[in-house]
Amino acid sequence: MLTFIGLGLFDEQDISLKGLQAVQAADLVYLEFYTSYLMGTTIEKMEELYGKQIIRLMREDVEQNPEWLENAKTQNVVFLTGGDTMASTTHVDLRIRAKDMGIETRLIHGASITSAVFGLSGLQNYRFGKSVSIPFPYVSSRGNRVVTETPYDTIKFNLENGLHTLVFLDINSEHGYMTVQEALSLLLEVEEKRQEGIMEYQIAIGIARAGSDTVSVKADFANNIDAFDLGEPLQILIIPGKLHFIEAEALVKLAGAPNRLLEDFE
Ligand SMILES: C[S@@+](CC[C@H](N)C(=O)[O-])C[C@H]1O[C@@H](n2cnc3c(N)ncnc32)[C@H](O)[C@@H]1O
Repeated sequence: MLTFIGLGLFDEQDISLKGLQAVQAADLVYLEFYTSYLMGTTIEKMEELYGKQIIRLMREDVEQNPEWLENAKTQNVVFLTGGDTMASTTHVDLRIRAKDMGIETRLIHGASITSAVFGLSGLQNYRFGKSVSIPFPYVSSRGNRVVTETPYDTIKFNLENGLHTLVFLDINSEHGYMTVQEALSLLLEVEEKRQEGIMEYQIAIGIARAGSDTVSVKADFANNIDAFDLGEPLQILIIPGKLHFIEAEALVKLAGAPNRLLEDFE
């Protein structure tokens, strides 16, 4: 049996009771921390609370050579992921591989950033379009710095359709955790190059450390980058599309957006 367990948003205490019981009953406990990360804990603290040794897997152990899956043929194996196990991950691939190997699977869900953002921002879930991730710039084989333009295109498409965009920020071993300020700078860099004006007068919403006692939510104009100094990671960005009055009111009253946002409704 292979059980996928979502750990929730911030620390070792965010796992559900059902998830905790499944970990405690497991023969082998694996974890990946490359799609998301629990900033408020360590693997040692998780091991202490769960009473189990945890084996950390790297991306290649999950996506290329998941040899450890063999163990789930005869043993009770759990696989831990930050947030919800299937939200904005490719772990359905593992589940399909397990199915092909004759291994039974089940899911135990965790709180996800993909739903936490609605409550924290006041934006309504059914008014979001396609989500996107912003990667750190990379250096091409010719030695040029490359800034990916796909996030800009996705935001543009959503804005043209009045929809909000949820923007996941890159996590990688070389650069660490991208901040909202870095993400906005990259989007403004693409804007500068393409001159399409989508970020002009555009509001952005930055959220940091969802699920913690120090959660921070800030709405302001996207080009006012200084306003988005949100402190420690993890962070996520929302580019809102057409706002309903209640959404605008929530941004002003709960996220410190400029009062001007309400003037459109007067
Ligand atoms: C690829 S998504 C994976 C989502 C995860 N499976 C879940 O359900 O929450 C990870 C990205 O979401 C954002 N994120 C995840 N947890 C967060 C948190 N607690 N606070 C703010 N942003 C978070 C960060 O931008 C991070 O790089």
